[in-house]
Amino acid sequence: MSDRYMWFEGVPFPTMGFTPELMREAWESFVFKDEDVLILTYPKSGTNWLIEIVCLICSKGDPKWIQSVPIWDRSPWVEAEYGYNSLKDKEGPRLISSHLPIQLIPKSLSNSKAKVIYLIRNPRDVLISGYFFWRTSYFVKKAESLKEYFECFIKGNVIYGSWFDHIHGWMSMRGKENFLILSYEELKRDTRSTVDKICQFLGRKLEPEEMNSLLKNSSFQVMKENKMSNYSLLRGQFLDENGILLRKGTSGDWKNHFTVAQAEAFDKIFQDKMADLPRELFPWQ
Ligand SMILES: Nc1ncnc2c1ncn2[C@@H]1O[C@H](COP(=O)(O)O)[C@@H](OP(=O)(O)O)[C@H]1O
Ligand SMILES: CCc1ccc(OS(=O)(=O)O)cc1
Repeated sequence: MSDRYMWFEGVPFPTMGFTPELMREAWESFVFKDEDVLILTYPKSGTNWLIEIVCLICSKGDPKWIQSVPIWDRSPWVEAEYGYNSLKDKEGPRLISSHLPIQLIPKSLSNSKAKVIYLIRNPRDVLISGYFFWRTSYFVKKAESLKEYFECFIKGNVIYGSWFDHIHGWMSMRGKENFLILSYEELKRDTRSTVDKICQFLGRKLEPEEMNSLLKNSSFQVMKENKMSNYSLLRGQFLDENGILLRKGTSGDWKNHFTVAQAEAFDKIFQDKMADLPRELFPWQ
């Protein structure tokens, strides 16, 4: 599967919308501002759900913004050509998204007070979500089978590289006051409390009716029907007609797809690679 990537500094990226020249420019020259909010994830961890929630926090639960502006314009991807160009001269506080591993994030982040939210998800569910999603995309070579994709994922031979390296890299930021770590699993289990946590981190307060509107408008079903958020506008250009961002929206779907041997192999790899990090960071384990 590795013949259809754009490689930058040893990490594979999609072939459409990314160039080494622009990635280098973003890495070296993009300036984070203290008032920016950066939404960081490894792909397929619930990125767009978190973006929707943060947008609704900013609009105090009013859905007008999320219903009228595509999600990639509300929180552009700093590493992608389109996102970088729309962000670099943007005035005021910005919402910024990225899937970059820590070593490739624009260097100015380390000197800024920008608030960073890092969302993690059970890598088994990340793997399954990616397997189904990338099959419908035009910018990543399709895996022939789940078996092939499983092998690529554990080797880090997928876009944005190894999940294990991504987590290790960003976890070095834990404890910093401008760095909030959340999990897809806690967001799913208790959305309201997790949104409260995000509000507190961002220094925002929502009235009860604003919170209720946020919860309704960022729910799986409502987001799935919002064409500004469900990626249906990307069909034809980046995704084929089967391209679905909001596929299942559950925790544990991997159990419906992994063989017993794959589950055992994954457990072993996880134990080997993540043993140095506290278990509490991984609420699904
Ligand atoms: N409002 C929501 N509630 C729950 N899950 C959501 C969601 N919006 C998106 N997701 C899930 O997040 C995953 C996509 O992540 P990303 O935004 O990082 O690409 C998909 O997982 P599944 O493929 O397991 O359904 C998708 O269904
Ligand atoms: C521009 C980089 C990018 C954007 C969105 C992607 O899909 S997802 O958010 O992971 O579903 C992938 C890469």
